[in-house]
Amino acid sequence: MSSLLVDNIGELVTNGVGEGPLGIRRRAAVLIEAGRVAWVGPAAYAPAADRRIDAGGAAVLPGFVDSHAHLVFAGDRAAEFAARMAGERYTGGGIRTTVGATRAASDDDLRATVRRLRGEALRQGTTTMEIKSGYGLTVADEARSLRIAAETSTETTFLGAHVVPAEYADRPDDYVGLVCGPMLAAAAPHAKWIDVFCERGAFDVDHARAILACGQAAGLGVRVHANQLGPGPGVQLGVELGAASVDHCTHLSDDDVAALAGTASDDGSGTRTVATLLPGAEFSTRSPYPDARRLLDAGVTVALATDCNPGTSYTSSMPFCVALAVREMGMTPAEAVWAATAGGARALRRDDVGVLTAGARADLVVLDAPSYLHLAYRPGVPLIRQVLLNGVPQ
Ligand SMILES: N=CN[C@@H](CCC(=O)O)C(=O)O
Ligand SMILES: [Zn+2]
Repeated sequence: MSSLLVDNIGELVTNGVGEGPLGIRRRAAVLIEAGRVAWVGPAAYAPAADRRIDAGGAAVLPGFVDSHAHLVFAGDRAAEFAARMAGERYTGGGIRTTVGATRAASDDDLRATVRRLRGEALRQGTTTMEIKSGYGLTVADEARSLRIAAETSTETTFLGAHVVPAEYADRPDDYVGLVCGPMLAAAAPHAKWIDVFCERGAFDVDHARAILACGQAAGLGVRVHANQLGPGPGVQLGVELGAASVDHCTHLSDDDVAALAGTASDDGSGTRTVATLLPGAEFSTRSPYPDARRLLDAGVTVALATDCNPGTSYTSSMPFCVALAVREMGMTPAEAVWAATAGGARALRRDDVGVLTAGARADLVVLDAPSYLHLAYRPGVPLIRQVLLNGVPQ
């Protein structure tokens, strides 16, 4: 079996045992065998290997885990963005524009967009990326969105309940019946998760509960778009259903925070329901950012993700989200980097990614910088020198 040594690492973020919350090890090396981390330790004691990458004293960290992205769509909404920057408010209404373009697109067009965005993200250090449907909103279009997503990721999410499409606008109960019936049946073979946009103008709490419960009964894990545009019941619904993650969390009451904190595991490893924060959406809708500090201080596990989509957050950059979280959301650089790696893994209930410890997938990033701190300290600078996916240099 061929082995690869990543050697001469100045600062290794393991998210395991080591210095501080990031489990940092200095002057370290990582041995990779069969796509997995086989050994982590001091460079001076590194075992021999067939091949070697010299990190040249740079920082190495686990690849980013982007646990929230909408990549299957056609067209863009640059004009809507421009209108917002001129003072208009985001309401979610633009989703229907993308639904129209997506339905009209060929499979190959959708596939090309997914691959382009996944490639962009990979070059920025993202080694695991969740992909949602949600711009098809017919049985056939949701199924093909997920089929195409599954060509690129195992973390696929059925979001047939993104909005009620125009043709069902005056009979939302019928649309919920479609989502829970034939659409779920066609989507479930290609999906691991189910998600609902639980918000005024999208799905109310009763519809959201019904849809998530059907998905759960079909074997899908639960995630919720919750409390993005205003206060609401989404976060508490997610907790009630044992969601892996409630996403956005921009408008939280004390009860919402307490409900999330109440999902803490007995082993002290964090909360069962993760709060996934999506600062790209607040950036692009010029909205107040979520208060990460409040969640962290209450003991809630926090993840950061891009929410890459053509409406509210057309970025695939996890380093950008890390920088926003530090500058705008009260997170320390260490908290933000943890949330973008190990936090994302928790939000996907994965323990093989987001960490660099023996047995983990060898998904890692070599920075063009001596420390992870530079991700927030040098915003907008391309700091990803090299990415290894499953132990393979990209
Ligand atoms: N909020 C719902 N869904 C997306 C936005 C989708 C769109 O506007 O196209 C989000 O997570 O921000
Ligand atoms: Zn989203």
